[in-house]
Amino acid sequence: ETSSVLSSLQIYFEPLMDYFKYIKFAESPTIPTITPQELETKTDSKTRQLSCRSTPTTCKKDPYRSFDGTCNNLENPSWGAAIEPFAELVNNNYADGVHQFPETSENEQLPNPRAISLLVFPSKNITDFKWNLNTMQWGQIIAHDMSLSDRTTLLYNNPVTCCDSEGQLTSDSEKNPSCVPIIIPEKDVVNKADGRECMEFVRTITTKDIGCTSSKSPSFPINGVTAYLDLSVTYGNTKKQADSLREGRGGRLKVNERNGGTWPPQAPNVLQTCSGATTADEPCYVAGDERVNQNPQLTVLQVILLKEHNRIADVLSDINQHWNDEKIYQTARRINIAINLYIHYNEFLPILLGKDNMVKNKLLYPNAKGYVNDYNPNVKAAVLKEFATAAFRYFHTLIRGQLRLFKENRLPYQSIRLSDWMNKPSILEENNGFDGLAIGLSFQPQAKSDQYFDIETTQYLFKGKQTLGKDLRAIDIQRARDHGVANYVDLRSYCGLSIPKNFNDLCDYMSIKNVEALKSIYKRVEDIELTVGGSLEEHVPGTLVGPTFLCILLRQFYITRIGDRYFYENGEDKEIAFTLEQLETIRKGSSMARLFCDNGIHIKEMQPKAFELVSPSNNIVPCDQLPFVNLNLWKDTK
Ligand code: HEM
Ligand SMILES: [Ca+2]
Repeated sequence: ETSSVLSSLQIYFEPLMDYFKYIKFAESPTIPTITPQELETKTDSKTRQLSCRSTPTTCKKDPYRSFDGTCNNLENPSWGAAIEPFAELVNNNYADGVHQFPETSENEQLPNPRAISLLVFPSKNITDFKWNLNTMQWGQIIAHDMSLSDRTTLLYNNPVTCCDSEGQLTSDSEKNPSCVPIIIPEKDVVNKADGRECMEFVRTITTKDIGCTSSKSPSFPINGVTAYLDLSVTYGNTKKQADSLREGRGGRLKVNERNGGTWPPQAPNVLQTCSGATTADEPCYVAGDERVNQNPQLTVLQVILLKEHNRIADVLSDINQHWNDEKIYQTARRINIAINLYIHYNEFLPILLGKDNMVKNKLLYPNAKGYVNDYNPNVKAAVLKEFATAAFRYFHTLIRGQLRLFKENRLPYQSIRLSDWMNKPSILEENNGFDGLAIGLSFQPQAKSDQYFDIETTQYLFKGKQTLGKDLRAIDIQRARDHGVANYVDLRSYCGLSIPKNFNDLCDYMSIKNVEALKSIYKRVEDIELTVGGSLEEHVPGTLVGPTFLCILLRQFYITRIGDRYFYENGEDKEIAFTLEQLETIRKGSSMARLFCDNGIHIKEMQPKAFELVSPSNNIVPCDQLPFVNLNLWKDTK
């Protein structure tokens, strides 16, 4: 009760607070507009030598995306592909290029990440007054589509010892014992702040850590998934994986009909795959991304994307009875990716980045009628370290620790703790959980974007049956160190923002309280880490981030777009392009709301703007009043 009174009070106070912030940023900061040249990559020697898979040196033109992302860029086949190094805006300046334990500019050990987390990222339950939890959740889908630097993904750079006979990356030490990784645990991180022992950090595996590289080779963190927004979370990151997810008939992906719903294939080894599972036969899924089971609301969206593919495939096979499995599958995949890209760039990203900033920087052409031919083959669509370890992880702030499940009439019927349901998707199949969680995504506010992180993520993450778990914020800080990410001041400099010479100079972007806190953590302003400094900035009006993260995010989503030859609005290559009519129906008919409507079990109503809370200007309507993509435009009359 108290919390609902408080959140209604908030509705009145928040706009007022935002107004004051606006005044604060009235004359600063201006983020220089992106220039394509700034992000063009002409040479790429690192990538070529690192690739483990047999990357073709010349590409044949394929109307469909490859699964591992190779040959999207015809000149540089490995650009944006899975199992390639992260890119960076600013080099970390490690003199030897093999620096392992990031230190301060004077070679002192950096402060304990857990202590930093406790001091500047405490928990405070303030909810957003406009955006719902689905905004947070869709963000995680995008994160997983673009980036995976999981320490359990063993990445090798030696083509002799690191690829099996089929050219697949081997992460199986039994198959290839010479590739056992050498994991160096971080030194003792006993939390000095409150005396409790906290998680043991394990460094991200880089090419330097694995037995099969020479000790002189520099350390590159490697991205396990395709950098393109190509629904690799649904289709997988290798051809082999993609094939294993297909039914082999009617262009469909494999599903399991069970407990009144449609689910992804069951994982073969439940107790191993789903660490939260208590029995070997409970639901636990396989999808294109290994993190599919990580939290129940993520799994809901994964199921929706899977069902969307099959929904499209079924219509296509109905209208084109002469098409074979492959043709239906690839066409459905292409449409599904286009619908998603439309939602990412038109519905979702404007919330985070501000529509004006996107338009000004050419990430978005809201009124485009025909094709947008902005593909630039000199831009490498890789994932930036600054994005994957710092800027995009800031949105861990949006996570809420308590989730409610709702009935179709929007009455709550169950409430769960996030940490009780990590890697345990069985809740989807019980008690109408799938619909209950899906409606919950659209009906509950997300946490406000701020420096406060829910205690479920900073104290209880992956706790399982234990009383305490891990601290995601501390992991975020540590992971950026593993990746050798440049410091906060250097990124401000790259971004053309003011360059603080001392702590007091930080006051132009941060509250005095936060500047004081930073002073107590770091000796010099140059020691401030990007993850920490960036998360404490006041937000740029109309966005959910501060100026430094905004600069990084805009650049990332710019290269992800213009470095993607298969981007759905591109019409240069007729073999790849949609027809103008098809493009138009994608633009008119794609929406998050429709994804819920078309792929829920009993969902019959939804608000049109499904990243926004229900309000008088965004009322719940029957699904059949929402625009849809007209799949009849894919009828093949030839
Ligand atoms: C319930 C929600 C979420 C949970 C429990 C969660 C948890 C995690 C965990 C455990 C990691 C791996 C940390 C590591 O070992 O380095 C991670 C990585 C990451 N998360 Fe989240 N996350 C959530 C939502 C989000 C959201 C909403 C976003 C962005 C909008 C996001 C962006 C990222 C990114 C970019 C990474 C790095 C991926 C990589 O390169 O490995 N996450 N998250
Ligand atoms: Ca991808």
